[in-house]
Amino acid sequence: MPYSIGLESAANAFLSAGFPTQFTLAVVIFLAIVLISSAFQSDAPDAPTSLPCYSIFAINPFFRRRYDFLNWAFHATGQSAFQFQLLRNQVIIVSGESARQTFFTAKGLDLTEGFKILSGAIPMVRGVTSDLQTKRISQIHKRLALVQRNSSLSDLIPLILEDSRKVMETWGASGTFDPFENVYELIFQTTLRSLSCTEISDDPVLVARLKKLYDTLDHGTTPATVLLPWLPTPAMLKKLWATKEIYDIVVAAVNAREQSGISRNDTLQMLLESGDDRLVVVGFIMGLLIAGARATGTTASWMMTFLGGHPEWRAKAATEVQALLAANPVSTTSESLSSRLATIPLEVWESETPVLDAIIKETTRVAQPHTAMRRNIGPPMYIDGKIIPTGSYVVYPFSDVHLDPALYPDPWAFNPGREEVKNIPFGYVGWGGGKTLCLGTRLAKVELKLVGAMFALGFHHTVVDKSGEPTIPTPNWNDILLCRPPPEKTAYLRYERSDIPL
Ligand code: HEM
Repeated sequence: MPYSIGLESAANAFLSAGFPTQFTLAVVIFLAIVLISSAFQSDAPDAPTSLPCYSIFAINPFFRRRYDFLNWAFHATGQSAFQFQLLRNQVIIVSGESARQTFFTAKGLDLTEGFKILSGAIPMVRGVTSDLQTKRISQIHKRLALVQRNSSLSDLIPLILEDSRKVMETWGASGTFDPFENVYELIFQTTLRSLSCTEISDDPVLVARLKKLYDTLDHGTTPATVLLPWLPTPAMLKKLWATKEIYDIVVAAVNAREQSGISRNDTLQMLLESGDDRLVVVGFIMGLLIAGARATGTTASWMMTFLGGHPEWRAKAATEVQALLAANPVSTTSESLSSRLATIPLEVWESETPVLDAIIKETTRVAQPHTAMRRNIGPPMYIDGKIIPTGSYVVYPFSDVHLDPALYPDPWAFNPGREEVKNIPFGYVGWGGGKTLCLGTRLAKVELKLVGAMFALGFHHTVVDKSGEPTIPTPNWNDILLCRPPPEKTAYLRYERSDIPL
């Protein structure tokens, strides 16, 4: 029996090989099985069209050059929906108005399950960041609503402004910086202030450490860490270690607060007084920082960049904030900018800043490279006549609507004065839509307005390229985190302090 002899010697050779060889061979065999099984799949009549290539070749571009990949795939299939396999997972990408409507409103499509497999910024810590029962997730969401009650959000205004003052003081009288570093760092500080506790946010060394750890999580996301989280790649081990360190920092802060017996006016205190179990408290801080800091940081970085490249909008924003200060009798010009801005009430920031609102809306339209992800946890359903089986993943790229020239003429141009898209279902989804709306919208908008007001009045600034020439960069939707242009096209903010004391 030549076959059994061959198999036996192959098995012996495999067993006597070292771990690296066994490991590599196991991965190669696994990928070969996936490749072969995907090659033998044929589409049912109501199934979305498959890509005209092996799905395995779609994995890397889906994670690394998503915008180009999706455009190529829609073009190559000639369809408004297509499917491919991410290893064992069926992924269906949809586009167009009616697909968008179904996507955002369908009962069975679940965001948490979708993100778990397709996003993967944070390694799963059982019970803290994974396997959170629906009850715990909804408790975290309820607490996030408490952080954004009028009284809590009002209390945060002077703290966010004071943090901004401190960080902006470190920038000096003039200079040039990379907004995706410096503005993001500022937002990380203010978001940490809003979502955690004084023990962490008052300690610059700890804040810098946490930012580095979160950067490790974000940048360590590779196709392998998302799809094969059990594979001990160096990137996965780094992410696991970073998660453990973040966990330890948060737990230490919670313990310190409990042991001190001192009550403080911050989010941690609110969480502890709500009687939540430890997993909810730690999960709230760890998880929401990922959801909040990166999205707000990206928007703030681009907002400052666009304002630097569009002096007319910068001037309009500054005039709007100056008018609010002038109308506010409590503020006097001898005080610092941060303390004067702190006297403007929350409701004024929220309802009397149409220029800042338009700037934020336009920034989230053109520079938020989001692809919404869901898993069908309900019965099979249809989108535009194409079947979405139970358990499959559905993706809707925001570029489909936000960069559609039919809705937004000259879509890459930053123009907060553009006509509002009306009477088109979900014609703007910058803060989500239908069943899934951003639960941190109030906090994010207030943060963006406060930081924007400080920068517009406390500084003059323009945007320059690497050689110091004026430029207006184009958002790069292939960078799914920051929308940051490639190094040769990147831009810097050149700034100078105004004569208003921060
Ligand atoms: C400029 C900043 C932000 C933008 C543009 C933004 C945008 C969004 C969008 C578009 C969604 C829906 C995603 C989808 O449909 O796939 C979403 C969901 C969410 N956002 Fe934000 N977000 C921002 C800041 C924040 C902040 C600061 C927090 C928390 C403090 C937060 C918490 C959440 C949560 C928890 C969800 C999920 C809601 C759910 O499960 O139903 N976001 N956000």
